[in-house]
Amino acid sequence: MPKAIIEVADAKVSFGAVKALDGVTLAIAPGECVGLVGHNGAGKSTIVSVINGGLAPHQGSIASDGEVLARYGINAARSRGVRCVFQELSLCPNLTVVENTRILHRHLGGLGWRRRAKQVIEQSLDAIFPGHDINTDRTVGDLSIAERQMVEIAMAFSDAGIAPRLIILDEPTSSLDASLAEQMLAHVRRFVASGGSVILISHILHEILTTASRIVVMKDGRIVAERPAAAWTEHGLVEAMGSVVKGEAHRRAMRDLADAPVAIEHVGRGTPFRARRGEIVGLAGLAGHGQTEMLMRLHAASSADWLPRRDPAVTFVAGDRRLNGIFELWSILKNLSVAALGDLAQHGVVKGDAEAERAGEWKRRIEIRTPDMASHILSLSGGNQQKVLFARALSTRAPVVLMDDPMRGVDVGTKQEVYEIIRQEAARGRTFVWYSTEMEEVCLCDRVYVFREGAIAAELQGDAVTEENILAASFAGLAA
Ligand SMILES: Nc1ncnc2c1ncn2[C@@H]1O[C@H](COP(=O)(O)OP(=O)(O)OP(=O)(O)O)[C@@H](O)[C@H]1O
Repeated sequence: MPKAIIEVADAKVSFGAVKALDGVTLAIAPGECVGLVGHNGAGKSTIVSVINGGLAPHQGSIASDGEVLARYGINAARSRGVRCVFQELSLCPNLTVVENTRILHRHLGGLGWRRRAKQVIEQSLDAIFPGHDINTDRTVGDLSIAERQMVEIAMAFSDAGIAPRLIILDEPTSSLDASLAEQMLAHVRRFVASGGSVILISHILHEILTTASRIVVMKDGRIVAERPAAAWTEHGLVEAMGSVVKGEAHRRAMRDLADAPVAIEHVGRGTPFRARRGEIVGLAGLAGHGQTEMLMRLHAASSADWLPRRDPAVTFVAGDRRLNGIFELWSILKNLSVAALGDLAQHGVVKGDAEAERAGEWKRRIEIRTPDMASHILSLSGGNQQKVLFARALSTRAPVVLMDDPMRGVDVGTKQEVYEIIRQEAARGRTFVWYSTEMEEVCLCDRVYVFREGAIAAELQGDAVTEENILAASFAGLAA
């Protein structure tokens, strides 16, 4: 049996009253891909931080290649070939891709470093995402979230001296469309087949089932199950995570909304966009082909600014939560209520009990996991932050909800709750415009616009909303 690259034994980590890790033991051997799954707040990112050397456990030990390490930190992890792609992307936004590469690989310095760094990152991008068109001289802040995610992944796999041995991917495909995600997963399989190791965290269970060799399930800071991937089914994983399996998640209610009044529209180049009252309209296609821009245009056309109003015409759920979703210095409560202050105020003063009551309702409804809504928003796990953004939008009275891939990082159980809420709200007449990179979500929509090169390439409805039709329209612009 080869020695584990990293072995964490009985790790405990607490944040105040929250036991983020409650005695976790996990070893990763060379040549295996460990799938790590669990509900939002189960402790996945925390164990990743321990393995990556970013967080010292309050109790427990860490060993590498059979040697127990008295001191372990980010530098020790890096020198042992441990790399991590974080859920919250970590590149410097004001630097170019090449400059960011130079920061990661410190010894690339000296005369000609730009050329060397460019070669390193482009080689890795070409290997993982053949056919990509990312210009590595561009500033990272100007890239789309999908492109940034691709660069982060390529950076982790890049080799410039210290070869990567263990790569931790924390929800690496959350912003990638199906074809980019498949390219990345194929690369993971190749890397593992050549002796590398990967920890793959994802809420998209079929990715884990088709890529991991072993799957570990976490719940409330503990490992509750661990088996070879072949011994798991999607149903079994959901149950082990503590969620109820609901069969109707994939069902799309067939509704005829042709006579409903138009709630929001945009007429521009190509097919006009139109969404009717009570309709759930999906925006699909390859990532970065104009879906987010369409949402922004729809928002701008209905609201002159982004200020909260008592009767807003539209509300928006941001997908890039760190960039334009959460207020990082505010509490969970303030982040949730900010869009509906008009409803919660009397004579210009926000009523604290009404605000707390509404927040409490949403905390229960979509299970925002925190002991106290007055805690800082950054004390929440990524998926729980995303739930707050969703609750913020839905708690307004806006008749139109624009959603920019809003389920990034949300766990399976909560997604099912959210799908049900969307269906109920739509039945009451609310309109949803939903950009999603997940096929399962696109299939929940009444009607779907497929985007290609900034414009609508096809419109699909009813049984025509299939993965094959969406892919055909995404690549060739074929109308179904
Ligand atoms: N800096 C912090 N301060 C306070 N609590 C924290 C902090 N970081 C994490 N926690 C808490 O620790 C627990 C575990 O969080 P962690 O981010 O590891 O969950 P996760 O399994 O990665 O969830 P997700 O699927 O949403 O990413 C959560 O309850 C979270 O609220």
